[in-house]
Amino acid sequence: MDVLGGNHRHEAPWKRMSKEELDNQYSPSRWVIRLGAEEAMRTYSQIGSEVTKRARATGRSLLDVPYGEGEGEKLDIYLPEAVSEAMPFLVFFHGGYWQSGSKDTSAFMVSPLTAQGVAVVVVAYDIAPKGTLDQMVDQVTQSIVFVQKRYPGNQGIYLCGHSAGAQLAAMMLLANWIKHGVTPNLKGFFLLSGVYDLEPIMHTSENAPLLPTLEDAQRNSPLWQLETAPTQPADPACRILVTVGQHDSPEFRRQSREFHQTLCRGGWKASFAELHDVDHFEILWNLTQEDYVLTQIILKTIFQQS
Ligand SMILES: N[C@@H](CC(=O)c1ccccc1NC=O)C(=O)O
Repeated sequence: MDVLGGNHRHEAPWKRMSKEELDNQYSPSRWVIRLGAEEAMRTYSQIGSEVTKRARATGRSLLDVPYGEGEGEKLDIYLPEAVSEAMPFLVFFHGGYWQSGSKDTSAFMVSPLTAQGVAVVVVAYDIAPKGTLDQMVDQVTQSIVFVQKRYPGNQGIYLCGHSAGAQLAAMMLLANWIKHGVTPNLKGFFLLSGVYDLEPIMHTSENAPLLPTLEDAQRNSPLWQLETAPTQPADPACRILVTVGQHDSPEFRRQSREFHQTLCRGGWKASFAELHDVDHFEILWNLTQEDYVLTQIILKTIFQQS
């Protein structure tokens, strides 16, 4: 089959990797260059809780707002100083390999975005073992429906996800909104260091229980889904930015590049950026800074369109 047919999946480089090598490629903390793996994970939760504490203490926020019936179906809304009906919204989905992380340590981009008039929503979802991947995708869908219904005059809803959260955000390219009675005003996706094909993860030790069958992996792989059953954007102007760190593992970088190519082939307005000299975690930490290149790209994308 030709390159457009997507048959390149059969030659995917991960299929030739040993289990050890796959474990390595899919453990982002092992690729951090400025810290040891354990220190990187400690720093990750430390920075996350500090920025979240600060965001809650300094700005206006609505915390633990239920978006569904479930105990874990809560979100935090961080509002800009000038609240209006017509604010743009950025909805963030944290990472942690669907097994860790929390909205309570994930308010990374709140300060620079709310300062510019963007409302930021940080969503909690039921991580494993409580939640399955299908349930997480469903919860993320519900959270977006909730934001649209609560703020029907919004100037656009932008989804942002990191790592596992980027997979969840990307799954929204395939959502069936009709079923939910409302089509959210989705104007853009910011996907950071994501995993879009979950099949290789099935073969890694820490993640195998998440994906019991190949069907589970494929159903939850936006890359696989878009290659087998392409969808069209409801709004043709909807932008998708696929970004990955220069120091992310080769597999993570390959996944982002391939997902970007698949999006382009499917007619989506997608762009790709490998961000200079950042690892899997710094890409997110840097979003606390207003002058960081990715923060600026996000703000520019949001304000070019509203
Ligand atoms: N055990 C993983 C942890 C991990 O992947 C991770 C941790 C925090 C936030 C995002 C992560 N990766 C993807 O969701 C590692 O070794 O890096």
